[in-house]
Amino acid sequence: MVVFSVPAEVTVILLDIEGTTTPIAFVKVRENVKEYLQTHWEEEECQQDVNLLRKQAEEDAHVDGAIPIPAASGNGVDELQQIIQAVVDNVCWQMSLDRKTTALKQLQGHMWRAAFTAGHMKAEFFEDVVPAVRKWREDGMKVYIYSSGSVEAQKLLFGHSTEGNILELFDGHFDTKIGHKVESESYKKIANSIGCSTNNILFLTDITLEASAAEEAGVHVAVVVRPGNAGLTDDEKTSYSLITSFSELYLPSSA
Ligand SMILES: CSCCC(=O)C(=O)COP(=O)(O)O
Ligand SMILES: [Mg+2]
Repeated sequence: MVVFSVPAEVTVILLDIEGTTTPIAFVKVRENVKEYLQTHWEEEECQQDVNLLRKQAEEDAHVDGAIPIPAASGNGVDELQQIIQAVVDNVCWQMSLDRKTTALKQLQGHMWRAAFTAGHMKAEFFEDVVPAVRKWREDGMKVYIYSSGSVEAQKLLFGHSTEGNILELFDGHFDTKIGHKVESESYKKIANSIGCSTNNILFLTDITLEASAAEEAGVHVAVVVRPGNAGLTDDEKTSYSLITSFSELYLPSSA
């Protein structure tokens, strides 16, 4: 069943990850935070992640419900466990608000790297995703990723999936180094970096604020509705083209 006819000028499909290719619950990896911190606490990289989270917590001090992360005073095991618990609570609080802070994404990226490389975890995609991407490529489309997750984390995800290493299906990756996903300038920079016009791009995302920023830049958009995603208002439902599966896209070039 076709619900979105892709305009003929589109040559690039730009994909969001969380809520679009991959279930939100998979990205959050909430259950493993404490165990990860306890195992990696002494490592330089983990300490850098905690320091960044502490700095973010200081910036968030005025935000309702924010969880502070105390600094260590060297007061033994009990204090260490209290700090670890504060980090866990802070991370869970950020995840509950689906925040995209560098501090949170950096820790998540490192947790993923540990889990993927140890073979403890494989990335999951909605079942229509990989067949559709293969088909789009056969039809001559270029396919890129634009996610709040770092490019390093994106490559881990697509490199260690239930479908194997599928990195070759993508022509490139963008993260918030190019700009935030809710800012229209980011989409102009992406078009520039790919070497196309913004109207050659179709962006698929679950977040209407991102869709709106992309549209403002002249990018075509469809909002992806998946199980587990945040609900849309009636207004959002009428303002955007909605799809529930990539198979609902019709490419004129595939006719
Ligand atoms: C490798 S991607 C990590 C996903 C992530 O942490 C995230 O917040 C994704 O958000 P988006 O919806 O921008 O893909
Ligand atoms: Mg998303």
